[in-house]
Amino acid sequence: MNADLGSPRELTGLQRRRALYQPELPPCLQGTRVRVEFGESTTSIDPKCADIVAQAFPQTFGQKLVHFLEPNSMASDTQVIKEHPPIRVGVLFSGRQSPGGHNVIWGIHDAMKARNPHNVLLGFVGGTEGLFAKKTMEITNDVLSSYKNQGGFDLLGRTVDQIRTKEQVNAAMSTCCDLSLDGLIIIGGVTSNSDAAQLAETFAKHNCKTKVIGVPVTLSGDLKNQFVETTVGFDTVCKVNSQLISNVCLDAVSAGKYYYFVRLMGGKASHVAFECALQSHPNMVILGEEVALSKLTLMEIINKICDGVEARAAQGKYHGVLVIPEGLIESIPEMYALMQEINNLHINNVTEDEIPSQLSPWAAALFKFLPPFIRRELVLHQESDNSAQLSQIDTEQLLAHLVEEEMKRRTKEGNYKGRKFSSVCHFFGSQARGSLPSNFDSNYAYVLGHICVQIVATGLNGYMATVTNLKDSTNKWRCAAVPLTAMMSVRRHLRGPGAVPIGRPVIHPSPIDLKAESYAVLREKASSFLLDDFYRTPGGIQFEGPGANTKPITLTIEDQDYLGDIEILQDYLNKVRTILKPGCSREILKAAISSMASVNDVLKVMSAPLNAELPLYHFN
Ligand SMILES: O=P(O)(O)OC[C@H]1O[C@](O)(CO)[C@@H](O)[C@@H]1O
Repeated sequence: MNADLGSPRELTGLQRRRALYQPELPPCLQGTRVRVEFGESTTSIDPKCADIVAQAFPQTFGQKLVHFLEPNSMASDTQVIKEHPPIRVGVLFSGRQSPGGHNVIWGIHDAMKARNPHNVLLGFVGGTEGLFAKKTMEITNDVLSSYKNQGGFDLLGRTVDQIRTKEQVNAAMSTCCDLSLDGLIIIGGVTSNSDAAQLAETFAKHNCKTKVIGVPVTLSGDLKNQFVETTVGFDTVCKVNSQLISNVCLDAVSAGKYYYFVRLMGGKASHVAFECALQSHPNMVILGEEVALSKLTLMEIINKICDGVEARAAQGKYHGVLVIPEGLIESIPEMYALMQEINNLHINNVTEDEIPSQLSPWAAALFKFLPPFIRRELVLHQESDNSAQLSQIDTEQLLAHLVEEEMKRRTKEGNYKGRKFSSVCHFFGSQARGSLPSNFDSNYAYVLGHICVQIVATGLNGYMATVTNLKDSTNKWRCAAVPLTAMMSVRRHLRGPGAVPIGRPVIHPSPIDLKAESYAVLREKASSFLLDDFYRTPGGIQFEGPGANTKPITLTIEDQDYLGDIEILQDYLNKVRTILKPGCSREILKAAISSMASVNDVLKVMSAPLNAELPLYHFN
């Protein structure tokens, strides 16, 4: 465990200024009293799994939805919280580092102290291991001062994201009993919140008084469903990565000699890659969900990329930017099957060294075909949810390597006559995870922290703190508590009526909706992205000024601003291309010069935050 955890940090000027930023609260959380409204009883997110979830969670299944409202709201079946006896709460980071995590703890702290200054908030040092070993530090305003609105999880740190085995659950329960905790708040993604649900069930069964609460915090943005609009950290991570991608795009077009292959985080779902593509317009983006749906093989993907390289070469372009999610490799059918075999061997305790010799003949043949660096990475030990360590598999390098081979083959066979293909690879992973959180993530996390305290105070067990209506300003946000079991389901074996549910109920990551309008926009623009170098520069995160309060674009994609933005840029490119054709007439040149007056405006659009007010354009 890192000895520096929780130490005061020396802050830079920007960090100090950020530490002064006071997140906004919706009206229902601004006072010390909150009205609690109980809604409908819940079932499973997948009604066909309701019985299985109910069986697995007899104590916590079917609980009601709960909304937190201003005390003066008129609502039926309500209970006003009037008294605030002192409470003790424990909190831990269980999921991966995600910008905004510290603000959840800050929100919990402020809400607890506002209710009763004698309330005690304990942080578990070192995540789950700190929980099992009862290693705590008291969270005070002093401790928090250099962590407010700051990136990282280093106030408390984290270890393995798992509270699942009998020993782990028992250790967690004895810690909560020994510390006499009223609430245990677990900050994390799908895996951590699934474990939180199990813990809540076990605590209820053993009459442990501690209420277990989950908070949706994961940069991957895949904990998304009818109750959860987005997760803390996703907005920041997409903004930081989009800036990095757009920098790389401008570098590529400036030198005109490299293809950049960029891999982004996001294992089971490609939300980060999708969002960043919408924000930065790279030449190509390949999402795991579309590959899985169309069952594209590795070589089909390589051929598609090579066709793109050829089409660009035909226009004299020898540079480009390709974006992929880290989960792409697992979406390719034959790679998935190979990785499943490797996973099963791990589960049967076969060592990394022995795995290659234990593969079935077809898997061994595929394994042998892959370059040695990928072979080494594929057999690495598994994640806590028994999946492959996707962040360690250099899929972008695999693609770049195979594209280079294919381009050489096409050249040799005389099908490609352009210049030699050259690539540069990047994995943008932890660079974004440790970023200063955007205002959106700072506010969202802080509000969720406040909601957690309302949940504990209401005595709810096995709930997740949620906020909806995030598209709107903070004063219109709706605060709620949703039973974790309502988000759980069981994966099915086969499609159609014969489908057999398998495995235990968990909260599953939700994939990109390939029927959504945002995806249609991306695909509609694909050929323009590929050929027109239609790059977009969102710039760094804005903390103050007009761009500071932009929301995650996936939440506002229906908003015409973004679609209009794309149209304006395309229109601009077309005009410039038409006007400035070599050998054009004097009149056309004059028209071009006058239309250049608007170029600055266009450049402003290209670097404007997505929801900033855009000027109108007129081309002569
Ligand atoms: O830094 P680590 O431990 O390799 O974690 C990486 C994983 O965490 C995530 O960032 C979030 O779950 C994944 O996208 C990634 O595979």
